[in-house]
Amino acid sequence: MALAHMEFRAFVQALKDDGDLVEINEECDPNLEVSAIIRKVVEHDERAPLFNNLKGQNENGLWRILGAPNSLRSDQRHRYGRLARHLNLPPTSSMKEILDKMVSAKTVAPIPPKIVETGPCKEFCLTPDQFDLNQLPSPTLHQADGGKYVQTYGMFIVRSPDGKWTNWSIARAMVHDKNHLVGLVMPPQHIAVIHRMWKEQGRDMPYALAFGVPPAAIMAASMPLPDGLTEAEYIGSMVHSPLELVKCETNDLFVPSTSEIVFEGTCSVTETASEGPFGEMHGYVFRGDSHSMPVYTVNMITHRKDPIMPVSACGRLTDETHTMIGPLAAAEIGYILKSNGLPINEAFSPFESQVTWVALQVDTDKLRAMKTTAEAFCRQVGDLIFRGKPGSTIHRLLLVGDDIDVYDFKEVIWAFTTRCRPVMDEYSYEDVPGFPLIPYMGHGNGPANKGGKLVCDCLLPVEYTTGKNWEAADFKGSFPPELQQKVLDRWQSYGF
Ligand SMILES: Cc1cc2c3c(c1C)C(C)(C)C[C@H]1C[C@@H](C)[C@]4(C(=O)NC(=O)N=C4N2C[C@H](O)[C@H](O)[C@H](O)COP(=O)(O)O)N31
Ligand SMILES: [K+]
Repeated sequence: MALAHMEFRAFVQALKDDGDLVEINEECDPNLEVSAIIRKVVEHDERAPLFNNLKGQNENGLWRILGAPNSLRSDQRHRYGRLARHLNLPPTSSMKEILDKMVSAKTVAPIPPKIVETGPCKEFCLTPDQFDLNQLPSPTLHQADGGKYVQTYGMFIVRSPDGKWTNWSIARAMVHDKNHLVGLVMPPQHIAVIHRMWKEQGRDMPYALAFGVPPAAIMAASMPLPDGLTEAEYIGSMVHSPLELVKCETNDLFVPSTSEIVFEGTCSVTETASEGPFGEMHGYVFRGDSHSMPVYTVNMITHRKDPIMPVSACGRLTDETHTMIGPLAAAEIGYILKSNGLPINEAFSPFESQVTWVALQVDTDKLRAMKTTAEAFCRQVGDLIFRGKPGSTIHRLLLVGDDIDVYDFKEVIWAFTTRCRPVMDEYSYEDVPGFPLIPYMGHGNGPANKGGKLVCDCLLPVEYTTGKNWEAADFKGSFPPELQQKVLDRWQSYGF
């Protein structure tokens, strides 16, 4: 069996070996019952559910469902264990170690994928007369959703017309009819950029949608890597070995050979259909909130025997849209700031901000050496991030000092509420792209796609000039180290 980060089925086995899987063999209904179970799982950081017996499975087992593929574990020592298994890291890895791994390939040569003749994803091939997406166990995830969101954790594969750039990304899609999907194609996302290229040429865009891809691949698919970068090569260098890809049957795109399920087809550049509403990553589903989006034709389904469809039943904390979208954007944002010479140590998107914030830990020694002002520094950070694509889902950047651990929200919110004077220490951006999925944007008072962003300076003025002039009034900050040690050593004998 391959390694968990390189083959989805090995990943599921790894969860089982970790005691992080619940196999449900009694029949479950993909119409809401499956998602209700997944929602209860992710709201309590429970073990991932593998539904082995779904109403509507066909004679070759198409398909089973793995819910909560990349959500949290309740054991604090393994909190990010599922994310770590995506990357061949120890399950005790910290979020910092996980995000460092995701940017580790930035400075090494890309390792191109290896093309293989065939693979497990080719065990079965179904032409449109042999399947009906409405009869297959496509899940309905929230009762107010506009359709069956079969695509929430698969990977769209699209390529620029000149063939130079192949983009892998996650974007949602729902069943439109027996062999059509309709999916969210939203600027500035790369799938929308490439779709536009095909539209300009008046040609429908070939696509593949691979479900149950190598976990390392789905992590990169969810990360706002630079324009023009081919994720397959990036992942190769990140895992130090070429990904194995196999050619589609009906177009010349390539998919990971061990994919559980592959939809192949073309995405129309003219035909649209009603898409949504959908229970989204900020925790809301607005009735009637549907939009015209491109129609995907499914010309073929290929799959492994008894294939597993991964499903992210997203919404309120904590699911894949929180463990991946925010943190992976933060990783890219941190990398951009550092490679522009700004004194940033760490970047993270707190779950408690519904991943609409990124907290940036500033190296304040280096900051003081810059002899800059708060306004100049905040504008430098804001201009770099809010005018670029990786910051598109983020609406607040918090600058905090080196004494604040950005991976610990208690620390971040302490700095924000005590060191950032509302209005005066905040620098607004109204002329930049906004993220319409956030309710105060798409359903708020101002324009849905523009503005509503802030850089919040949570550094006190002294941190720009002479350095910290305070002590934290807490156990670690207000007592001599030897006294702290004495208290810790005697804690039991005191009677605690
Ligand atoms: C991990 C994850 C990431 C998601 C989504 C989901 C999950 C689980 C689901 C499907 C559950 C919910 C929605 C939420 C919604 C935002 C969206 C989407 O429908 N449209 C979109 O444009 N981006 C989405 N992303 C983020 C996207 O993958 C990243 O932004 C990535 O960088 C894109 O790749 P490129 O940078 O190369 O362009 N979906
Ligand atoms: K991507």
